[in-house]
Amino acid sequence: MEDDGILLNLSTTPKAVKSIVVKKGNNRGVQKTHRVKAIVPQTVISEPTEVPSTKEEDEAAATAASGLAPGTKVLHGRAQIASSLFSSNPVIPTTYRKKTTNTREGASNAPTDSSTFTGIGIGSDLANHLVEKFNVTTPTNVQAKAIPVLLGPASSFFKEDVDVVIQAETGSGKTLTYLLPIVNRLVSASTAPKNAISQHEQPFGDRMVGTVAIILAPTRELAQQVLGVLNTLVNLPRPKDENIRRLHWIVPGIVIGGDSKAKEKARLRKGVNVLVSTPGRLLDHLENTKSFDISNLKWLILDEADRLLDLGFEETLKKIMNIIDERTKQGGSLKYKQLMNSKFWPKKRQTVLCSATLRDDVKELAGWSLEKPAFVSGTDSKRDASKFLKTDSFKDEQEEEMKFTTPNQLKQSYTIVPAKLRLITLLALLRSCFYDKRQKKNMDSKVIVFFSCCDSVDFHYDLFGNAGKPVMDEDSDDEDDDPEDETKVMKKALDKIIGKEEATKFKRQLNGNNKNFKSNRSNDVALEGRDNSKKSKKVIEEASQVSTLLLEKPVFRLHGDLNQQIRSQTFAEFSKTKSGVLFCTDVAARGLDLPNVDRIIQYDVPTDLKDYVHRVGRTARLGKAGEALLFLLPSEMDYLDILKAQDLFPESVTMETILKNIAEYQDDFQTPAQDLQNTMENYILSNENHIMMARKAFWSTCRAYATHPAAEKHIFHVKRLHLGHLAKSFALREAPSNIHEKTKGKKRKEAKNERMPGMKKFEGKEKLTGPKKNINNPLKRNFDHAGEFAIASAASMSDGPTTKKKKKNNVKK
Ligand SMILES: Nc1ncnc2c1ncn2[C@@H]1O[C@H](COP(=O)(O)OP(=O)(O)OP(=O)(O)O)[C@@H](O)[C@H]1O
Repeated sequence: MEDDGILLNLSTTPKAVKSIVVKKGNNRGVQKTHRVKAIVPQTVISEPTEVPSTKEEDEAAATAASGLAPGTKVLHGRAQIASSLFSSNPVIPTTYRKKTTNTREGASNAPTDSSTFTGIGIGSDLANHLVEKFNVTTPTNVQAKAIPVLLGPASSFFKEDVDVVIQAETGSGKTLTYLLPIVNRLVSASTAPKNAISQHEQPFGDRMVGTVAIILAPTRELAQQVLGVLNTLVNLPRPKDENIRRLHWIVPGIVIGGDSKAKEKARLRKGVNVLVSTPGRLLDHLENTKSFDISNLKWLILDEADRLLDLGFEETLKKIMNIIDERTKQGGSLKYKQLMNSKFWPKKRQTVLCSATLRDDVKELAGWSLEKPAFVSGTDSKRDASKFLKTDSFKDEQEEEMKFTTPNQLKQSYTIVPAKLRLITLLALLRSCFYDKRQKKNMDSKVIVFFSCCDSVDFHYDLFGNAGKPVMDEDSDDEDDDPEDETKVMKKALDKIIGKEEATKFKRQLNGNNKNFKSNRSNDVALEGRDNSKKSKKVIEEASQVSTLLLEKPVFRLHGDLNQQIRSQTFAEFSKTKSGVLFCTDVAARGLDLPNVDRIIQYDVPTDLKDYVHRVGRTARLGKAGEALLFLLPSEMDYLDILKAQDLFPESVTMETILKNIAEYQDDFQTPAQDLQNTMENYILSNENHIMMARKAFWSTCRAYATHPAAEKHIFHVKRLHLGHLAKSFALREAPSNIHEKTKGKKRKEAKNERMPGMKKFEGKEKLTGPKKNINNPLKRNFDHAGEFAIASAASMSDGPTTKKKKKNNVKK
């Protein structure tokens, strides 16, 4: 009996274990299909009861015509070969790197117990407000060091306000580090004794002063997060002291794109005093919004500076700095000059650069954007700010080699997994996060999985959100038979929004109940690719789907190619959820404060080492425990040396240990692993859109792989990937060589479109994005500007190592 194209039910009952046939050598042949069927006999298969459709007959005829073995499924013109998970895999090196443990002890980013906020210069009202609103009582190391410097000469040993570089571990409270001094100074300026008589003692409270502080953040999510903290901070209750008067005038605001420019302009015209922004939109307003008044600007904060650079904002930053310098040179009007003459206001603009990592490009940025900066490190006491009183002190610091630091209490590990087994190992790992095998009970956990590209995020979100769910009977397509009113309404809405024909296509894939309808609805829109029309985008409302594969836990996704509404919603909902998985690209790695994340999984190795630190930094925040696991292919083991050079020493976890989590009978994980893999493959094969999505994810992942820097090419080279095995990790049964066969003899462009269905619509998109480097390197040219944004929009792709020529090269090597 044919197993492809039939949905397998997930079996949860223990089964009799059959020994697994593992054939050595290349057994990727057609006959393999039968062997695989033999090793998963206990899978519950729903027998087809109907007479085969015309389509099935056509496919059978195509199989016969192609000369393939009888029983081989031909789907969409391609032979679908189910290969075994546990055969033909490369040997996993058993000699793991000698374990070298981190010698630092205790939580390194936890609040200190030796100082208080009032002790470092924060006003008592604001300090109390911190306790009430944020449950924050004592400063962290970096806060204790940096806040006095930023509070100005009155609180620090500096004679004047200085520019500052702040470097501290992820999750050490950098946002409050720069926001608290600004808010404290503004609040102090607006507070005065009620009986104050003289002019210079009067509290400041004029919104029309314009923008006095700008905070630049690399991503919209981060900007929104900063705004959230800022809004809470400025919302101080009335002063406890009845003899004190405080004026409420500080208006925080945000310009990040995604909202109408007209609305943003209107807000700026009314006066936004502390502005949070992303660079592109800020520059736009600086250049085009006449009413945007920055003549009294006193603070400029560059948050997540390394990320700003990675996203290609260097030129934008230069333009912003030039405009700011130009407009603030003269200072504001005489009226404000006088009003702002108190000790609370910096005498000149203060620029602050924050970064968890401080590499050469960040130092360069500090070199041209900051003036004689002080340097504050949250991790190394020897680099104290006092050292930077000297003018060339920052230059001295540049000579020092900086290593990455991660929180002490973060448990870091890695696992070596052959390409074929990646998907099932990920599934097993995620299941283990939600099910305690020993205690035999479900548990809550919050997990983030990092991928290298948007397409891969979409694919996994769809797969984990929908595979394993029962499929709706074709007959139930009839709306009148549907007992649930809500479902009917949704279906009708779908008809209206995307047209009857498309909607019918979608509905065929819908499950028979409301819950599944909802999850599939958002998913099916995702299947249409991210280039959806505005109309169909309206359909995306769900920020999560319930995953049957993951024990009914919600799965979320976040990447830079989703529309802003869904990004914000996902961020908010994943922040709130107690349990679930977030699939994301590095858009979620930097700066985002997603509370109580227990585990980070780096499914794809980051192409930039800095991202390793930022990704793992989403857990183990503020002294809490956290775990991070890195997936490596057997050919990628040398990456451990790169980590080691940065004093990062993850410990080994074997793949078997992870896979045992899905063993239903003693330690036999191979049978359930094969069952689950089949379930996922059958889900993909059940629909052309699913296959397209898997292929796109596969190719985008290959392209992202090609963007590892030259220094890592000996480890990460596309030529070293076994594409057939990698395809298996996208639940695909087609070998890439098939793709090549199909395209042989066709014109290059035609062939490319065929290999990359759905890619055509992205063509030309790169013209719209940022500056290009490496234009002669087709693999790299789309990745130079904007991280995952570029990966998603990559229009051109090399033939990949599936062409004969490249295959030859492969063999030679
Ligand atoms: N002193 C403190 N005590 C307790 N919690 C704090 C303290 N300071 C900040 N926090 C909380 O810690 C969390 C992390 O803060 P924040 O996002 O600013 O860290 P970060 O250093 O910017 O991290 P990353 O580098 O990952 O962006 C926030 O929820 C914040 O409210």
